[in-house]
Amino acid sequence: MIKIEKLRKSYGKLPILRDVNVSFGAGRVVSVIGPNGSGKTTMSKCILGMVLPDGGDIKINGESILGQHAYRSQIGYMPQIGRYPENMKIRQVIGMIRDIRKDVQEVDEELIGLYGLKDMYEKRMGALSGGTKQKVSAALAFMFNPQILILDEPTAGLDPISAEIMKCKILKEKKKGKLILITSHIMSEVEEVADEVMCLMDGQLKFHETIASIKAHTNEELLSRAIAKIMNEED
Ligand SMILES: Nc1ncnc2c1ncn2[C@@H]1O[C@H](COP(=O)(O)OP(=O)(O)OP(=O)(O)O)[C@@H](O)[C@H]1O
Repeated sequence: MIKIEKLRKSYGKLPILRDVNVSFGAGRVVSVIGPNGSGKTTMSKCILGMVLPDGGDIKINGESILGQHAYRSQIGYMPQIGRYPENMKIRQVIGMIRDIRKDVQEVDEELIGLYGLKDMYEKRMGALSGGTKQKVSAALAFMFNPQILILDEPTAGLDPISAEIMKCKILKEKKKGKLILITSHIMSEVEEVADEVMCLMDGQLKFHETIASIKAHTNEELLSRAIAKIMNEED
Protein backbone atom coordinates (compact mmCIF):
# COMPACT_ATOMS: atom_id res chain seq x y z
CA MET A 1 0.00 0.00 0.00
CA ILE A 2 2.86 2.40 0.88
CA LYS A 3 6.33 1.91 -0.53
CA ILE A 4 9.12 4.22 0.58
CA GLU A 5 12.28 4.12 -1.52
CA LYS A 6 15.61 5.69 -0.59
CA LEU A 7 13.89 8.53 1.24
CA ARG A 8 16.25 11.36 2.16
CA LYS A 9 15.65 14.58 4.04
CA SER A 10 18.01 17.06 5.67
CA TYR A 11 17.34 20.24 7.58
CA GLY A 12 20.25 22.49 6.68
CA LYS A 13 23.34 20.33 6.96
CA LEU A 14 21.70 17.94 9.41
CA PRO A 15 20.59 14.67 7.75
CA ILE A 16 17.27 13.54 9.28
CA LEU A 17 16.22 10.66 6.98
CA ARG A 18 19.03 8.73 5.35
CA ASP A 19 18.00 6.43 2.50
CA VAL A 20 14.99 4.88 4.21
CA ASN A 21 13.51 1.90 2.34
CA VAL A 22 10.34 0.34 3.77
CA SER A 23 6.95 -1.01 2.68
CA PHE A 24 3.66 -1.21 4.55
CA GLY A 25 0.72 -3.40 3.52
CA ALA A 26 -3.06 -2.95 3.84
CA GLY A 27 -4.85 -4.31 6.91
CA ARG A 28 -1.81 -3.84 9.14
CA VAL A 29 -1.05 -1.74 12.19
CA VAL A 30 2.58 -0.64 12.10
CA SER A 31 4.21 1.01 15.06
CA VAL A 32 6.96 3.44 14.16
CA ILE A 33 9.39 3.67 17.03
CA GLY A 34 12.81 5.17 17.65
CA PRO A 35 14.57 7.60 19.98
CA ASN A 36 13.46 11.25 20.14
CA GLY A 37 14.62 13.07 17.06
CA SER A 38 15.22 9.90 15.02
CA GLY A 39 13.00 11.11 12.17
CA LYS A 40 9.62 9.45 12.82
CA THR A 41 7.49 12.59 12.48
CA THR A 42 9.57 13.76 9.51
CA MET A 43 8.84 10.46 7.72
CA SER A 44 5.11 10.79 8.48
CA LYS A 45 5.13 14.36 7.21
CA CYS A 46 6.84 13.25 3.99
CA ILE A 47 4.03 10.72 3.44
CA LEU A 48 1.49 13.46 4.14
CA GLY A 49 3.16 15.86 1.72
CA MET A 50 3.81 18.35 4.54
CA VAL A 51 7.58 17.97 4.15
CA LEU A 52 9.27 17.74 0.77
CA PRO A 53 11.93 15.01 0.61
CA ASP A 54 15.38 15.80 -0.82
CA GLY A 55 15.57 12.44 -2.55
CA GLY A 56 13.86 9.09 -3.01
CA ASP A 57 10.21 8.31 -3.61
CA ILE A 58 7.01 7.43 -1.80
CA LYS A 59 4.44 5.35 -3.63
CA ILE A 60 0.87 4.72 -2.55
CA ASN A 61 -0.80 1.85 -4.36
CA GLY A 62 2.02 1.95 -6.93
CA GLU A 63 1.83 5.67 -7.71
CA SER A 64 4.35 8.26 -6.63
CA ILE A 65 2.86 10.93 -4.38
CA LEU A 66 5.57 13.48 -5.03
CA GLY A 67 4.02 16.66 -6.39
CA GLN A 68 0.51 15.19 -6.01
CA HIS A 69 -2.35 16.34 -3.77
CA ALA A 70 -5.42 14.21 -4.45
CA TYR A 71 -4.02 11.18 -2.58
CA ARG A 72 -4.19 13.15 0.70
CA SER A 73 -7.93 12.54 0.93
CA GLN A 74 -7.10 8.85 1.48
CA ILE A 75 -5.08 9.64 4.62
CA GLY A 76 -6.37 10.54 8.06
CA TYR A 77 -3.78 12.30 10.23
CA MET A 78 -3.76 12.80 13.96
CA PRO A 79 -0.88 15.11 14.90
CA GLN A 80 0.99 14.92 18.18
CA ILE A 81 -0.37 18.35 19.08
CA GLY A 82 -3.39 19.59 17.16
CA ARG A 83 -3.45 23.33 16.54
CA TYR A 84 -6.84 24.93 16.06
CA PRO A 85 -8.14 28.49 15.96
CA GLU A 86 -8.62 29.27 19.66
CA ASN A 87 -11.89 31.11 19.18
CA MET A 88 -13.66 28.43 17.20
CA LYS A 89 -16.08 26.11 18.95
CA ILE A 90 -15.75 22.33 18.58
CA ARG A 91 -18.95 22.39 16.51
CA GLN A 92 -17.49 24.97 14.14
CA VAL A 93 -14.17 23.13 13.71
CA ILE A 94 -15.90 19.85 12.89
CA GLY A 95 -18.38 21.68 10.63
CA MET A 96 -15.59 23.48 8.80
CA ILE A 97 -13.66 20.26 8.09
CA ARG A 98 -16.85 18.52 6.96
CA ASP A 99 -17.50 21.42 4.63
CA ILE A 100 -14.07 20.99 3.04
CA ARG A 101 -14.81 17.29 2.50
CA LYS A 102 -18.33 17.61 1.11
CA ASP A 103 -17.45 14.86 -1.37
CA VAL A 104 -17.64 12.23 1.39
CA GLN A 105 -21.21 10.98 1.73
CA GLU A 106 -20.87 8.73 4.76
CA VAL A 107 -18.97 10.22 7.64
CA ASP A 108 -17.73 8.18 10.57
CA GLU A 109 -18.92 9.91 13.73
CA GLU A 110 -18.21 7.01 16.06
CA LEU A 111 -15.47 8.77 18.03
CA ILE A 112 -17.54 11.96 18.31
CA GLY A 113 -20.16 9.80 20.04
CA LEU A 114 -17.82 7.67 22.16
CA TYR A 115 -15.88 10.71 23.36
CA GLY A 116 -19.07 12.65 24.15
CA LEU A 117 -17.90 15.57 22.02
CA LYS A 118 -21.44 16.68 21.17
CA ASP A 119 -21.98 17.62 24.82
CA MET A 120 -19.02 19.99 24.48
CA TYR A 121 -19.84 21.32 21.02
CA GLU A 122 -20.23 24.91 22.21
CA LYS A 123 -16.86 25.04 23.98
CA ARG A 124 -14.11 27.04 22.33
CA MET A 125 -10.94 25.20 21.25
CA GLY A 126 -8.79 27.56 23.32
CA ALA A 127 -10.66 26.55 26.46
CA LEU A 128 -10.28 22.78 26.02
CA SER A 129 -7.99 20.53 28.05
CA GLY A 130 -5.12 18.87 26.17
CA GLY A 131 -6.90 15.52 26.28
CA THR A 132 -10.16 16.90 24.88
CA LYS A 133 -8.25 18.56 22.05
CA GLN A 134 -6.70 15.15 21.34
CA LYS A 135 -10.19 13.65 21.15
CA VAL A 136 -11.22 16.26 18.57
CA SER A 137 -8.07 15.44 16.55
CA ALA A 138 -8.86 11.73 16.77
CA ALA A 139 -12.48 12.22 15.70
CA LEU A 140 -11.32 14.27 12.69
CA ALA A 141 -8.64 11.75 11.65
CA PHE A 142 -11.14 8.90 11.43
CA MET A 143 -14.10 10.91 10.17
CA PHE A 144 -13.77 10.50 6.40
CA ASN A 145 -13.11 6.78 6.35
CA PRO A 146 -9.53 7.08 5.02
CA GLN A 147 -7.68 4.01 3.73
CA ILE A 148 -4.53 5.06 5.61
CA LEU A 149 -4.29 6.52 9.10
CA ILE A 150 -1.20 8.19 10.52
CA LEU A 151 -1.48 8.64 14.25
CA ASP A 152 1.28 10.49 16.09
CA GLU A 153 1.27 9.45 19.77
CA PRO A 154 -2.51 8.92 19.64
CA THR A 155 -3.04 8.07 23.31
CA ALA A 156 -0.65 10.62 24.81
CA GLY A 157 -2.71 12.84 27.09
CA LEU A 158 -5.80 10.62 27.00
CA ASP A 159 -7.25 9.16 30.20
CA PRO A 160 -7.20 5.31 30.41
CA ILE A 161 -10.80 4.84 29.25
CA SER A 162 -10.37 7.22 26.32
CA ALA A 163 -7.08 5.51 25.41
CA GLU A 164 -8.90 2.17 25.42
CA ILE A 165 -11.56 3.59 23.09
CA MET A 166 -8.77 4.73 20.74
CA LYS A 167 -7.11 1.29 20.73
CA CYS A 168 -10.44 -0.46 19.99
CA LYS A 169 -11.08 1.97 17.14
CA ILE A 170 -7.62 1.28 15.67
CA LEU A 171 -8.23 -2.47 15.72
CA LYS A 172 -11.74 -2.06 14.27
CA GLU A 173 -10.46 0.02 11.33
CA LYS A 174 -7.59 -2.40 10.72
CA LYS A 175 -10.16 -5.20 10.27
CA LYS A 176 -11.66 -3.15 7.43
CA GLY A 177 -8.33 -3.46 5.58
CA LYS A 178 -6.89 -0.07 6.46
CA LEU A 179 -3.22 0.61 7.01
CA ILE A 180 -2.53 2.34 10.31
CA LEU A 181 0.86 3.84 11.17
CA ILE A 182 1.28 4.75 14.82
CA THR A 183 4.14 6.54 16.51
CA SER A 184 4.38 5.56 20.14
CA HIS A 185 6.95 5.36 22.89
CA ILE A 186 4.79 3.10 25.05
CA MET A 187 5.88 -0.47 24.34
CA SER A 188 2.97 -2.15 26.16
CA GLU A 189 0.62 -0.19 23.91
CA VAL A 190 2.60 -1.10 20.78
CA GLU A 191 2.27 -4.74 21.77
CA GLU A 192 -1.50 -4.42 22.21
CA VAL A 193 -2.33 -2.95 18.83
CA ALA A 194 0.53 -3.34 16.36
CA ASP A 195 1.33 -6.22 14.01
CA GLU A 196 4.72 -4.86 12.98
CA VAL A 197 7.33 -2.55 14.40
CA MET A 198 9.47 -0.26 12.31
CA CYS A 199 12.40 1.28 14.13
CA LEU A 200 14.28 4.37 12.99
CA MET A 201 17.62 5.27 14.50
CA ASP A 202 19.53 8.37 13.41
CA GLY A 203 17.32 8.59 10.35
CA GLN A 204 18.05 5.05 9.20
CA LEU A 205 15.89 1.95 9.26
CA LYS A 206 17.15 -0.16 12.13
CA PHE A 207 14.57 -2.94 11.66
CA HIS A 208 11.05 -3.61 10.41
CA GLU A 209 9.64 -6.89 11.69
CA THR A 210 6.49 -8.48 13.05
CA ILE A 211 6.20 -8.51 16.84
CA ALA A 212 6.29 -12.33 16.82
CA SER A 213 9.55 -12.39 14.88
CA ILE A 214 11.14 -9.72 17.09
CA LYS A 215 10.37 -11.82 20.17
CA ALA A 216 11.50 -15.05 18.51
CA HIS A 217 14.82 -13.80 17.28
CA THR A 218 15.74 -12.02 20.51
CA ASN A 219 14.46 -14.87 22.65
CA GLU A 220 12.56 -12.37 24.81
CA GLU A 221 8.91 -12.58 25.91
CA LEU A 222 8.63 -8.89 26.72
CA LEU A 223 8.56 -6.63 23.67
CA SER A 224 10.26 -3.77 25.55
CA ARG A 225 13.20 -6.04 26.42
CA ALA A 226 13.37 -7.49 22.93
CA ILE A 227 13.51 -4.02 21.40
CA ALA A 228 16.10 -2.79 23.90
CA LYS A 229 18.22 -5.81 22.96
CA ILE A 230 18.05 -5.03 19.23
CA MET A 231 18.67 -1.32 19.75
CA ASN A 232 21.79 -2.08 21.77
CA GLU A 233 23.15 -4.49 19.16
CA GLU A 234 26.18 -3.34 17.23
CA ASP A 235 25.49 -2.77 13.54
N1 LIG B 1 11.21 22.20 10.50
C1 LIG B 1 12.37 21.78 11.01
N2 LIG B 1 13.49 22.51 10.88
C2 LIG B 1 14.67 22.08 11.38
N3 LIG B 1 14.84 20.92 12.02
C3 LIG B 1 13.75 20.12 12.18
C4 LIG B 1 12.46 20.51 11.69
N4 LIG B 1 11.57 19.54 11.99
C5 LIG B 1 12.28 18.59 12.65
N5 LIG B 1 13.57 18.93 12.76
C6 LIG B 1 14.64 18.13 13.39
O1 LIG B 1 14.64 16.86 12.78
C7 LIG B 1 14.96 15.85 13.73
C8 LIG B 1 13.93 14.76 13.66
O2 LIG B 1 12.71 15.26 14.13
P1 LIG B 1 11.37 14.37 14.16
O3 LIG B 1 10.29 15.26 14.72
O4 LIG B 1 11.17 13.74 12.84
O5 LIG B 1 11.77 13.24 15.24
P2 LIG B 1 10.87 12.17 15.97
O6 LIG B 1 11.56 10.86 15.78
O7 LIG B 1 9.46 12.27 15.53
O8 LIG B 1 11.03 12.64 17.49
P3 LIG B 1 10.07 12.52 18.79
O9 LIG B 1 10.14 11.08 19.24
O10 LIG B 1 10.72 13.42 19.76
O11 LIG B 1 8.69 12.96 18.40
C9 LIG B 1 15.09 16.55 15.07
O12 LIG B 1 16.46 16.77 15.32
C10 LIG B 1 14.37 17.86 14.86
O13 LIG B 1 14.93 18.88 15.67
